Amino acid sequence: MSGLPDITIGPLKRAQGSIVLPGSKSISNRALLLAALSTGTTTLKNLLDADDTQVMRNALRQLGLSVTDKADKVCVVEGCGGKFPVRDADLFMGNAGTAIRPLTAALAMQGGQYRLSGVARMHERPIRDLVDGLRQVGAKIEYEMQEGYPPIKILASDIQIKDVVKVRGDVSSQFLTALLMALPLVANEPVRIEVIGELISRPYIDITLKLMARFGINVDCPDTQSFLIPAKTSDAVYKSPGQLSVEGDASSASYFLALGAIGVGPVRVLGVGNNSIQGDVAFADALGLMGANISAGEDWIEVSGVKNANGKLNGITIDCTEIPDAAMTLAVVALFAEGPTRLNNIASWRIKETDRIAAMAKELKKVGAIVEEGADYIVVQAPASNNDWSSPSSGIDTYDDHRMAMCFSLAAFGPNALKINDPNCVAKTFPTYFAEFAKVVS
Ligand SMILES: O=C(O)C1=C[C@@H](OP(=O)(O)O)[C@@H](O)[C@H](O)C1
Ligand SMILES: C=C(OP(=O)(O)O)C(=O)O
Repeated sequence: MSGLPDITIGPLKRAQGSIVLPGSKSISNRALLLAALSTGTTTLKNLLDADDTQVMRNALRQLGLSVTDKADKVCVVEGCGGKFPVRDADLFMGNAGTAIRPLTAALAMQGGQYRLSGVARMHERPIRDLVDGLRQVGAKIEYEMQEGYPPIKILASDIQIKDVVKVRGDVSSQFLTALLMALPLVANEPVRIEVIGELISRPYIDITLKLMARFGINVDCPDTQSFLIPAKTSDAVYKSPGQLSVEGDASSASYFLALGAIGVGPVRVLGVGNNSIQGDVAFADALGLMGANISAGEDWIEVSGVKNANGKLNGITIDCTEIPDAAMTLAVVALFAEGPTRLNNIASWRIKETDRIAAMAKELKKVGAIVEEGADYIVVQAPASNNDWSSPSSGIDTYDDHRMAMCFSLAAFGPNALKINDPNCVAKTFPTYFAEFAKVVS
């Protein structure tokens, strides 16, 4: 992930302009997998071109699928009707949770032999709850190194569908997403997935259900913990919708919306708006609570300045379980707010690209913020005055976490220039981030 030099930004005063967002990572990877599993050809438009979606594309190609990148972010996938042509493969998943978890489940339904591994950090990100769910229907999965973590080996096995499959929902919603997409392939009878405990990151489940519906499978949710998968009526479970346009990425939008709030604005993001299926659009509401002016249309959102009488944003206390990714942006916006900002229910930050609570706390302190962290929360208080801001000569570390790099670009609106180390980690979801950022700031 290294290669690009560290960058120094700012101090910046103004943000103004508009940005066309790259495609949503969450929608892109779900659409690629569902297109691969369906019958027919799917033309995916505005597909995200980034590390996370490249590992998914490469894995599908290794599995024998035809996945063809065309000009203008169009990708054409020839579906395999549910059975991957290749029955034995060793797949590298980088650090893409949206690739390894759903693919593991789809591969466990195949009756072939597969190995899935990733970068070192991926081998510290849990997968046990998903493996436990898959074992309930007879999948044979072994851990190669540490119990509960990739790399994993899937062995050929007979899948025996059960009427209820249980999965924990409080570590990552991606385990439920993975089961939801894979179990229809083998559902000779209806299956109920029962979520044990709290279901975090719930809006991502809604993305999963909406995309499955586009590919012909409708899942009922009679209550918050139950998901009813219909019995399959033929071997061709998923059917290509022909074309599918990927919305702009709402998490990527958060950095630019934040710029509108801290840099006078207006800044407009194009590609997500009132019609979005992504939960992270609620980030704009959080900025509104902090005092920013928000307006939106079907597929755009705009933020300009602050409506508070003192011209400053105000700190807020907010439950972030539904916006785990965009919540990181709030932690840095807090540097420009009066009063503390408390982000609650963010325990999952600790098991993502890095321990994001620890990393965020450490780097915010480097610029002079007062920070308190707990197992599942963070409180950020801005430096009291310009003199209390600091500019660490060693720079802000990014921990190979794209969101750390993107979030901390906003801190260049403080009184000092800011060095960001290893900025190239943005390639995970937004390779052109710093070029787009430069277009709207001065
Ligand atoms: O399903 C998805 O597309 C995602 C779910 C979320 O993860 P968790 O469910 O692990 O919180 C989110 O953080 C991740 O970036 C994408
Ligand atoms: C948590 C994230 O990624 P992943 O899909 O790898 O879980 C993220 O993009 O913030």
